Amino acid sequence: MVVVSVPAEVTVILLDIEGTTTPIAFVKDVLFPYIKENVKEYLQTHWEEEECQQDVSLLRKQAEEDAHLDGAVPIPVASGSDLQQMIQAVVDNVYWQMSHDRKTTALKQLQGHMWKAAFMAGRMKAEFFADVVPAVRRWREAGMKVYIYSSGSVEAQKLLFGHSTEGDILELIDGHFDTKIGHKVESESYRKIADSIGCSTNNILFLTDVTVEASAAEEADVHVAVVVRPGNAGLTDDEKTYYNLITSFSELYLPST
Ligand SMILES: CSCCC(=O)C(=O)COP(=O)(O)O
Ligand SMILES: [Mg+2]
Repeated sequence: MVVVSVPAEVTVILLDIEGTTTPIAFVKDVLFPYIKENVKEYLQTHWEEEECQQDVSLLRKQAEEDAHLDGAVPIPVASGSDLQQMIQAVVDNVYWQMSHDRKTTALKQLQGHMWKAAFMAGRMKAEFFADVVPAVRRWREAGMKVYIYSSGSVEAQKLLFGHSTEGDILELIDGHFDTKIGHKVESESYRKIADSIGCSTNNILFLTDVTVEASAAEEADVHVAVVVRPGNAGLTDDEKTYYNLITSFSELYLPST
């Protein structure tokens, strides 16, 4: 087993979800199909509710920003549009965004609200790789803080950690960040996260499967390790040479343990 030493200055471990704590297959084969199968009915049932209207407004704003993109689906303004046509436009927009695996705050907010009912009713349980929960417990016993930074909304993150095959493990997480703080491929986001936690960027170790995210974090002076899991996208030879790679959280060595 290759061991990656965690620098002594690290006091915070920041975790990505998809491809890092959780198999991409769970997201692609369980979470996303649920949205595609249920989005139309969800919009029809919840349309009049404030939360749903806020989600639609955010999606419409995103659609306006996306208007220049190939195949983008516009969402008409409420007045003067037939309700069923409007709902269909939102459905088409969601399908289009998902077909490109967009990580927009608007899409992620709606998805989080939709997953709520399924998780709360016990119809869906989040999966974590077997090494994740034991490692997080060890890190916390060693005095580390553990935070999440995912494109999935904070609300969705809490659903996953609160309703997992390992039970409710939400208490193991000190805090959550999503794209409201900034996108994961922008280094400024990592500076803002450090500010929000109240530490320096070099006190953070970020674990992710995506090298553009690792590169943005590193530019902000955050320590990074790239997580290689079954089903993740492959890495180039240069990326394999450049980054510290781990295939399990148990490969991280904390000097204090
Ligand atoms: C609460 S995460 C649900 C999965 C998801 O929607 C997503 O976009 C995960 O992205 P990540 O940044 O964790 O790779
Ligand atoms: Mg990821």
